[in-house]
Amino acid sequence: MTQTNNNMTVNPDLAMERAKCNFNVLEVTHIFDGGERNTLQRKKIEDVALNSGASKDALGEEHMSPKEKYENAVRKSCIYATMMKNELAELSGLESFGVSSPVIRRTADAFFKEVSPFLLHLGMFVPTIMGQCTPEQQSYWLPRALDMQIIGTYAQTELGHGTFIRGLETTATYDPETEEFVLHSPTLSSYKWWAGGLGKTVNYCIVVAQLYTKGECHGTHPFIVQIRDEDTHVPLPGIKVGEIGPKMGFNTADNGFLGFDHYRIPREHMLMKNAQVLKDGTYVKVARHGKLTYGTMVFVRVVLVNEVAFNLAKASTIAVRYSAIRRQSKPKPDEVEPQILDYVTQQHKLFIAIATAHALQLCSTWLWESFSAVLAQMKGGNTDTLPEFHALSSCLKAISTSDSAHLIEQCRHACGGHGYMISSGIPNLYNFVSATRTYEGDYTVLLLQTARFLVKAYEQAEAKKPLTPTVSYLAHAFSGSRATWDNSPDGIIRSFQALAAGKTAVCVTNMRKRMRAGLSQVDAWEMSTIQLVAAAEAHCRAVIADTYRKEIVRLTANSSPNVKVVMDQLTTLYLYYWALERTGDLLMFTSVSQKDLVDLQIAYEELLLKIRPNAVGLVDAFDLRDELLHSTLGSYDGRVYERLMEEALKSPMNKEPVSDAYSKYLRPMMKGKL
Ligand SMILES: CCCCC/C=C/C(=O)SCCNC(=O)CCNC(=O)[C@H](O)C(C)(C)COP(=O)(O)OP(=O)(O)OC[C@H]1O[C@@H](n2cnc3c(N)ncnc32)[C@H](O)[C@@H]1OP(=O)(O)O
Ligand SMILES: Cc1cc2nc3c(=O)[nH]c(=O)nc-3n(C[C@H](O)[C@H](O)[C@H](O)COP(=O)(O)OP(=O)(O)OC[C@H]3O[C@@H](n4cnc5c(N)ncnc54)[C@H](O)[C@@H]3O)c2cc1C
Repeated sequence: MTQTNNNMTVNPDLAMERAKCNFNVLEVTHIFDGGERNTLQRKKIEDVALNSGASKDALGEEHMSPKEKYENAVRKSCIYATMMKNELAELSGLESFGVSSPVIRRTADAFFKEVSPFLLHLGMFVPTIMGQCTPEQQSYWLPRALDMQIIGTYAQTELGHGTFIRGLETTATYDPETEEFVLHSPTLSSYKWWAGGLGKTVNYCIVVAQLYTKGECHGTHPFIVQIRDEDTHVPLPGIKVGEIGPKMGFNTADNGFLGFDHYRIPREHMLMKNAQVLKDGTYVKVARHGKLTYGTMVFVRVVLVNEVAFNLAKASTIAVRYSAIRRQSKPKPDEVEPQILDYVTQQHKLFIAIATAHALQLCSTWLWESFSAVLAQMKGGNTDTLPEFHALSSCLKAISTSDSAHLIEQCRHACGGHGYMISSGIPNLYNFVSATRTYEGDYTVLLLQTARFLVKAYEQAEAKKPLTPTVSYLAHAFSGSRATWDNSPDGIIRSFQALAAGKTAVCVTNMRKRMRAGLSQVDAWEMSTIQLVAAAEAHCRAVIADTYRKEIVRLTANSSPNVKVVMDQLTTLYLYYWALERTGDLLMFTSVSQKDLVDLQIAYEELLLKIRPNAVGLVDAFDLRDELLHSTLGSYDGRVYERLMEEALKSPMNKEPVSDAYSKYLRPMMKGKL
């Protein structure tokens, strides 16, 4: 481990845990990183970025005012961006740092307890230029954006509409006289709202607006728009821009609002890869698929699966290490108080978090590879695989963000009162990840997109037509008998598929019934949406379980025996956990009996005990440096109580022995003089 420092005093309970771990921790780190080469490269990047101490703050961010917090985040963003240009891009093997690698993205977390105001620049502005511009447009904008000569964001959502993109109200009306688009915000609800960095940081943004030319509306299209002077940073005439105020998290991201008053931009500032407006105002559609302008969102959904896996790994590292040093209660009067990690209920809370971090990490790599294949096909003009990929990325984004937020909160519960401290690191992780469930497509809305695809696939299976890979299991949905329960990993995965198929079948049957009873197709769909969301969730869980299992079997083929065992235990735990969470569904759609479920519960509890001795080793294998964890409870050395006290003493409230509030309010009240 990088962090093993000969001079470091490690809490004796943590030292004991590490001594009893029976597998090679580094081998598991390699599996999580996607290979030894990636681990070595990651460590090099982390060493360069973090060893100088530039990521540290003299005063904790949590003690700063909102303005100080923002300015400090900009200061560090500039340091990090300069590091990326000068050193990190080359180390990461990227041609330029703009093609942001997950490692670089993750290393940045050491600099920010919340997020960087530049998050949207590299996260969406640059990817939109890469995905939505013609080659000529790219050659103009990309070098300036990558060199940070301009800083941008992605302004799509408005006060009145986020989910329903077609309902956006901002207009971009083409004027052939001047060869310009006129951007306008006709209503209050048309004001752009939410874009990260928009409030104070950026001088450019991608604006998504309804395109009008020759008196006709052609729907939403992206434009690149300068909003602030490149020298003075003052908002340009016709632009009304500001910051939207305090939020649950993201408080260093200066999310902003933006309105236009007949603001003119050159025609060439429409991003013209998928559609064009000629000089005379003629509209030309280039793309073969109508939804290619949504490409940046699909990209970010893919990235988010990886992002939340990483944050869940952080939370489980904090909670497991803390649970190893924390001793509480005395179930056996003659023995010392046990480590709270010895309580089976604690293991139930935490080991699923470790397993889920692995499951999502491996699924994210698989999803990224599928995405690359879809992009390669689309380059050749073939968009056939896009609908399946949209369905897949939508449900994986929804379930991964939702499960991670839930499990991070569970990690906080597992840390008792101390988990509630900002210094534990968990509240910031939760605030960040809970936003991912909403942004880039709300949970329910995205699952309903997957459900659309599932219903169509079900109808194809019914008509004995070929099915795409992720829904091929639907072919077995018409056997007429319930799926046979079998508690082997493959058997459980087959049951999860049977459950998704069964739920989809129920939706289709109910919708048909409702339509026969006179409801329109739209109303019959609406009445079935609770079940459609459940069907899409079940489908996604089957995909995750199947991918996780297959990937672990593949990746551990040459691992040492104990690594194979512990990785197998984690995947099995994941399968048992979700089977036990869905007993009602299994009883409905498979042959499982009450006895099978009682046996499964016992097998699950025994598995927790088998994993217990390796729990600290498993979180050490995530190899998260203390700088990334920002946690009093989760540091490698386990000096939890010392760190809690050190942090408490840093509180500005402890600067003077008597608060001013005493003479102003307390004393007058207590002396009856208020
Ligand atoms: C770096 C990280 C920081 C990020 C910070 C946060 C940034 C943001 O949040 S940016 C804003 C993100 N906003 C969203 O994600 C909005 C979510 N809404 C949507 O994506 C869409 O509006 C929709 C998918 C919910 C609906 O789109 P709509 O145009 O109304 O389409 P229909 O429902 O009518 O569907 C027609 C047809 O098209 C398919 N489809 C929809 N989206 C895509 C897509 N991206 N790719 C491929 N296909 C797509 C849809 O499934 C329908 O197919 P059929 O069923 O075959 O008709
Ligand atoms: C921290 C943060 C950062 C963000 N950053 C950006 C950014 O940089 N750029 C940007 O453009 N946007 C950004 N957003 C906006 C974000 O993309 C939207 O908030 C998100 O897409 C959800 O849309 P909404 O707010 O309109 O929610 P709504 O659609 O109003 O959702 C409210 C409720 O209605 C339900 N609902 C809505 N439509 C349907 C439907 N058809 N069927 C069933 N239920 C439905 C939802 O499930 C939800 O329960 C950000 C948001 C957050 C929280």
